[in-house]
Amino acid sequence: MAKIFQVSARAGMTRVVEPIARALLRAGVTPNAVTVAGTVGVLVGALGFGARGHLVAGALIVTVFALTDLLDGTMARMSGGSTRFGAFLDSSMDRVADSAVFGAVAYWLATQGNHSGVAAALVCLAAGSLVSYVKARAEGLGMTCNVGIAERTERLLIVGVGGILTGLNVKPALEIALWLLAAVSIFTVGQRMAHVYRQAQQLQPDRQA
Ligand SMILES: CCCCCCCC/C=C\CCCCCCCC(=O)OC[C@H](COP(=O)(O)O[C@@H]1[C@H](O)[C@H](OP(=O)(O)O)[C@@H](O)[C@H](O)[C@H]1O)OC(=O)CCCCCCC/C=C\CCCCCCCC
Ligand SMILES: Nc1ccn([C@@H]2O[C@H](COP(=O)(O)O)[C@@H](O)[C@H]2O)c(=O)n1
Ligand SMILES: [Mg+2]
Ligand SMILES: [Mg+2]
Repeated sequence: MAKIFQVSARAGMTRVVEPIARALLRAGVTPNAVTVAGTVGVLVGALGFGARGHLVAGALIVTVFALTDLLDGTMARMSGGSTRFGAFLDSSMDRVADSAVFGAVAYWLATQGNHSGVAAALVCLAAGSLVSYVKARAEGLGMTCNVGIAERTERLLIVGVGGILTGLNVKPALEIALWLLAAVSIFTVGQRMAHVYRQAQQLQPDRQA
């Protein structure tokens, strides 16, 4: 279900992204520059706006710059192929951006004295990082791990909707969204662990787990 959403959302975005990618390449902009600039934009949105309580502005700025994550890969493919460093940079910058988003949310909730919300944001930060780490480690060991109900896009959407609703005065929305996200992120870690376990068993069936 999550995969179907991602694939169809991505297909829809492609028509918008490709002309922008072509124009940027013509202007001499590199995919790696877009990767870094997108991350800086997310940092500004999250830390400069979200952490100070400008939740709607923060979420909108983060959304615009998070979407540039679709642009860098498209540019790389258009300009003759992806690079190993580009793939490494893209994934590493995703972690920086996600940390800023959940760090900003935790900081703002702390300023509001919402300790339950802070705890939820920290669980989301840790579990979200673990979701990505498990995949990176599996891929490093030659396996695949493209599974799970709460991949990055879903995680950002959930915190974004919560942030915007709270910014629009639906006060408990962000805290509820964060606890929901904490649960689905932990579940996703389990899904990925199980997926890797099954692959490892198939690759080395005679070895002890
Ligand atoms: C107080 C401040 C609050 C701030 C809240 C933040 C708000 C953010 C709100 C919404 C943001 C939604 C935008 C989401 C854009 C995400 C783009 C994205 O991630 O694209 C990349 C994704 C996957 O590409 P990769 O395979 O290159 O990425 C991998 C991924 O990161 C893996 O992560 P993992 O799942 O493992 O954790 C890493 O492991 C791997 O390293 C990495 O390479 O691309 C896609 O396939 C999905 C494309 C979907 C496009 C999303 C379209 C969304 C549509 C509309 C967004 C606008 C919504 C507006 C409403 C906002 C409501 C809040
Ligand atoms: N600076 C970059 C960024 C990305 N890539 C390649 O694109 C893949 C990700 O594609 P997205 O559309 O999701 O951004 C990534 O794995 C790399 O192969 C790149 O080469 N340089
Ligand atoms: Mg990208
Ligand atoms: Mg990225």
